[in-house]
Amino acid sequence: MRPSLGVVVPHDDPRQSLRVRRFLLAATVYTLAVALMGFYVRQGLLAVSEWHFLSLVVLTVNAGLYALLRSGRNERFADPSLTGLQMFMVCLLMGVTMYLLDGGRGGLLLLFLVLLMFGVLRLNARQFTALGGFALFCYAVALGAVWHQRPDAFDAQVELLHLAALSTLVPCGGFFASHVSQLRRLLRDRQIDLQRAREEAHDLKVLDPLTGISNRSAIIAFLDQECQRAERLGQPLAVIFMDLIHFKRINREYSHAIGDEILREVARRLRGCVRDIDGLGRYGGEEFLIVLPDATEEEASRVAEKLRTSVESRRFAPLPARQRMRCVVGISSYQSSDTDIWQAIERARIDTESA
Ligand SMILES: Nc1nc2c(ncn2[C@@H]2O[C@H](COP(=O)(O)OP(=O)(O)OP(=O)(O)O)[C@@H](O)[C@H]2O)c(=O)[nH]1
Repeated sequence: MRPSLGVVVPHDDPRQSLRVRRFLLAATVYTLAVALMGFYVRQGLLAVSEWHFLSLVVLTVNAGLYALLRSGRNERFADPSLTGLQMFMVCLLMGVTMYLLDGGRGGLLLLFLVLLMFGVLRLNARQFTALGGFALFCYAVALGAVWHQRPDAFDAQVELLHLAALSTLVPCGGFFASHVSQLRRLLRDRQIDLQRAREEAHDLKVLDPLTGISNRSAIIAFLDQECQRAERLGQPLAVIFMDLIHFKRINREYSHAIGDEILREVARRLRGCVRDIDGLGRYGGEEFLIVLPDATEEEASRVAEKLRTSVESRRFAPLPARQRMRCVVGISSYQSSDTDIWQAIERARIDTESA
């Protein structure tokens, strides 16, 4: 059986998955570095026992980082991607390796730059500069130690050139890190804007702009979905139709703007009378449709009475105290013999005419 990558990389959390993938990429560079050190051994620039020691340290560090990532303990760190920690370990390891080598440090330095590039992608300019400073420090300490303890393994001219080159590259890396972190911020802001725009587009599609409750197509879609559920689970489903009476007169006598205000207040009051699982929508101009899942006709008549009272018994602020709103409510329940949802709506509407 072929081993699946899913065992190595988690798939249940996309962020953890990305972190582990990034870690595996860095681990590959580490493996290449260890292989390259084998070449140094062949060239007589590194002792076999030192190579074994370095390989063991690399393996232990990477196993520890992988265990942190896979156990989820990395989430407890301020930077759960562990980039800073990984780069810190790289600097230390590089310092030790440079110290142990008897020459040819320039080759490993190139590989080290590849690992620094991970920092460019993940760190901001300040963090990268701190890291670069630490790398320079480790490198300089290693060179100083070689110069002091094994002067025969130290070519001052070449080593100083390498140190100067690394010192020049660190600020350049800091510049790129700053640029990349700005791009990351920009991308994150764009993502937030996009998400907001998506939510607004969704609201525009399903909400009535005046009252903020479901619009006609959304409440019908809700009814359709609830009919199917009721059918499947053998549960009752009730529909209430509400029509405000003489609304045309309200508009005419008090203005269209006040009519709008009344519609908004009616929607607010109706919302306060129904459960979270119920559907409430504006069916037409001054008509509302309420869908009550898992409710019998008897329960629906109690709710309908509550809805009617909420509209008729309290005055509406923009209207004079003597002017009360009136409404009619009709009830129906979904029957399995109904060929479509419109039959239930129609029965509730006809019921308003007999009210
Ligand atoms: N202010 C306002 N009025 C609206 C809106 N939508 C529809 N209307 C008005 O609602 C009124 C509905 O008229 P009708 O269907 O005759 O209803 P009614 O006057 O209540 O008559 P009955 O229902 O028969 O009592 C019309 O005057 C529409 O202009 C709206 O969004 N805002």
